[in-house]
Amino acid sequence: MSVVVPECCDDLKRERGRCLFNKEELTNILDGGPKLTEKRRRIEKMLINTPELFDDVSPDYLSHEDRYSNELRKATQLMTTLEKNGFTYNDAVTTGTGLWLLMDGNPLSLHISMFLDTIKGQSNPQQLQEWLPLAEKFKIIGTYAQTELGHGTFVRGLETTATYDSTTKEFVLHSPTITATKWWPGALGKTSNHAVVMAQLYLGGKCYGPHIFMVQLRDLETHRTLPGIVVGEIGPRLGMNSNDNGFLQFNHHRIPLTNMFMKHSQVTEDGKYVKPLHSKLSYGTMVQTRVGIVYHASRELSRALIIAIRYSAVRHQSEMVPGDPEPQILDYQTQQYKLLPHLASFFALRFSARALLEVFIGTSAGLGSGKMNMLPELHALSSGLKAVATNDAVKGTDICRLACGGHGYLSSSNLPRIYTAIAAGITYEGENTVLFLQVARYLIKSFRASSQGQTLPFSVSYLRVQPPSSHAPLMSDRGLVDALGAGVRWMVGEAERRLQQLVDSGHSPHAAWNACSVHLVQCADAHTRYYICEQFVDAVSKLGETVSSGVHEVLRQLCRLYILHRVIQTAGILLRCGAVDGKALTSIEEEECHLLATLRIQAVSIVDAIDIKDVFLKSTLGAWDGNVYQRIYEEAQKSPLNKSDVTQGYYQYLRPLMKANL
Ligand SMILES: CCCCC/C=C\C/C=C\C/C=C\CC/C=C/C(=O)SCCNC(=O)CCNC(=O)[C@H](O)C(C)(C)COP(=O)(O)OP(=O)(O)OC[C@H]1O[C@@H](n2cnc3c(N)ncnc32)[C@H](O)[C@@H]1OP(=O)(O)O
Ligand SMILES: Cc1cc2nc3c(=O)[nH]c(=O)nc-3n(C[C@H](O)[C@H](O)[C@H](O)COP(=O)(O)OP(=O)(O)OC[C@H]3O[C@@H](n4cnc5c(N)ncnc54)[C@H](O)[C@@H]3O)c2cc1C
Repeated sequence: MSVVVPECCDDLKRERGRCLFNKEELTNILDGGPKLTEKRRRIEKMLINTPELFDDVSPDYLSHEDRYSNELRKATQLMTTLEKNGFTYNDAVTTGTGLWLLMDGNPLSLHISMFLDTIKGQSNPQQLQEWLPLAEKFKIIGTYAQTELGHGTFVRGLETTATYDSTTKEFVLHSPTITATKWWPGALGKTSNHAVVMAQLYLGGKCYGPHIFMVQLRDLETHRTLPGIVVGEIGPRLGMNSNDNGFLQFNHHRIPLTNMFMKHSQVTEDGKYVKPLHSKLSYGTMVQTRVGIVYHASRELSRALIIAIRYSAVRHQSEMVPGDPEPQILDYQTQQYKLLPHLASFFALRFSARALLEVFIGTSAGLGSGKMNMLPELHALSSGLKAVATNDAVKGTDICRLACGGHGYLSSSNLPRIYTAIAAGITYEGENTVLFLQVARYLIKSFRASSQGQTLPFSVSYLRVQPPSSHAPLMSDRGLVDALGAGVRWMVGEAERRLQQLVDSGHSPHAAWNACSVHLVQCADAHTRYYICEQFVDAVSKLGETVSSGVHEVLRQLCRLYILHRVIQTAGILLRCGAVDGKALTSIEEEECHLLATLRIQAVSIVDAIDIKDVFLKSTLGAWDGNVYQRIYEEAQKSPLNKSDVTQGYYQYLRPLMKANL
């Protein structure tokens, strides 16, 4: 398949003609620099030149089994294509190409993310030497098997046991109840022959909590399930049905002592336990994946935005002025209000994902030299950002679908598939409410620490009891972000006051926590969004000195829109704490509407700069050329029901009904 850039329709030509900034420069910023753009494009070109990676028939028309096989065919082809051309899977993960864009659940994605990451992050040197080359070369294929039928969120409540038998120097893995059945892991059902398994470690009758074990599930020659193991697929789901999410039970299954991941905690041959430096180090793969999900969510949101914004420039509907030609629906202010704040969110998330990655890299480097002090901050930031990014991507993607009217409901728009895939992100890798409650715990702890005069880590330093007063004018970006910060400080202070009041009136701290948890989740959400605003303002101001004025202006406008929108969403809190007044809010609302009209002019060019090619968008509505109606019509012709004029169903059911004497 070669990349032919088709001539675009007149509407899109006109839109693109209004572009006042250098698109390539904006693309480079989004990629993280020209070198990364170039690398991404090299990978994409290679993928585009591999026709086997593209579906001839939509997965919707395949049986469950064929759909899985087809996805496995593409996934294996993708891996060999990357390998042959000198790229690593990590290149494809970090540039966002191929892995998810091409796929409908990719049965090898857990292998190249959580399985490999666990091997890299949890192995001692011997284990690393043994397992990493095998996994990197796909000699063993694995997944991350943690969640059980009975417990996903509460990792400490997992029931699978790993009991050490010092006589044979083995662990005995067992699923004592039906609820101990591992349930959900991607690629567990039929693809994986290994899994990293989270199980309760038992030594001499004492439980030491969840630990991770490398477990072979299937024979490496026959792929048959090993004795003592039951494994299968869990059946259809809301989305990503080309994957084989699975279940797994152990019946006193034995593995060697050396199969417990021993980088952080160890078990000696005689059954002694060596504690890790921090009790949550074994949760490291989850933290790393949450970091990746922030980027992934922003990418999926951007695909939906490209589709909806291009379509909105091509679609004409109704009369704005009686008798005038039907306008592009993007001219309606309500349509701009649906889409453009989400476009701003995409940029905000992209910059925040990058900032989070830096925290992750810095913290990981610290862990290497035994420094654990950044771990709580990383946990809070990655939890909050994963939750906000997936919540916003899901909401934004659905709004994009709605903004495309009826055609957004077509599978061929690709919006349903993007939506159902990212919708899982709210639940997997830590359910969002639960993650927000982890953030809230950090906020309350920090607030209390500050009252006792302690210095706070950077992401929460604005919560200190006596913050310096903001000198920035309220209506400046900085002034409004400071107002948002004041709002969060007020919310957290209020939550702390309510918690204390409940405890003082006789409630246990845990009961008080639950009684305040709606408010606590709001605190965590507001804190994370304040952090995102800070990252966005920071990134734009840093870029200011290095980019052309056109690009800077677009970024400044998007950042402004993000902040204004956030202030309006938080109006109630900001009024209550006196950070803004009614007059300021009125002018903010007016400015937002004005900004929508300004950004509308270059909206198509902005989404063009995100630079996702048609073959990855896979949408009849969002293609570069805007040839929407022809594409929709052609896709419909591929329906198997259109293979014959009269279907079997007519003879089997309709005709007998019509002939019956009712
Ligand atoms: C960068 C590259 C990445 C590559 C990937 C790229 C993209 C990804 C795209 C798509 C994803 C693809 C596939 C995803 C497939 C999905 C997989 C899964 O879903 S795997 C299963 C995930 N499961 C979870 O996330 C479970 C969530 N639950 C938990 O994490 C814990 O149970 C919970 C809720 C944190 C509670 O833990 P618990 O042990 O009970 O602790 P406490 O609540 O008692 O808290 C005690 C203290 O520990 C702190 N804590 C907790 N977790 C951590 C942590 N991870 N790190 C540091 N600290 C932690 C907690 O804050 C408490 O501290 P204090 O006592 O308050 O000081
Ligand atoms: C598509 C998909 C792929 C997945 N892939 C994997 C995988 O590869 N490996 C793997 O191990 N797992 C995987 N999972 C499982 C996933 O990690 C869990 O579903 C997730 O952690 C949520 O746990 P749960 O299902 O037990 O939900 P629950 O915890 O039962 O959540 C149900 C409700 O209870 C609420 N709740 C729970 N605890 C609390 C609390 N403490 N406070 C307040 N409210 C609470 C939640 O907010 C939610 O509203 C996958 C899941 C999906 C959907």
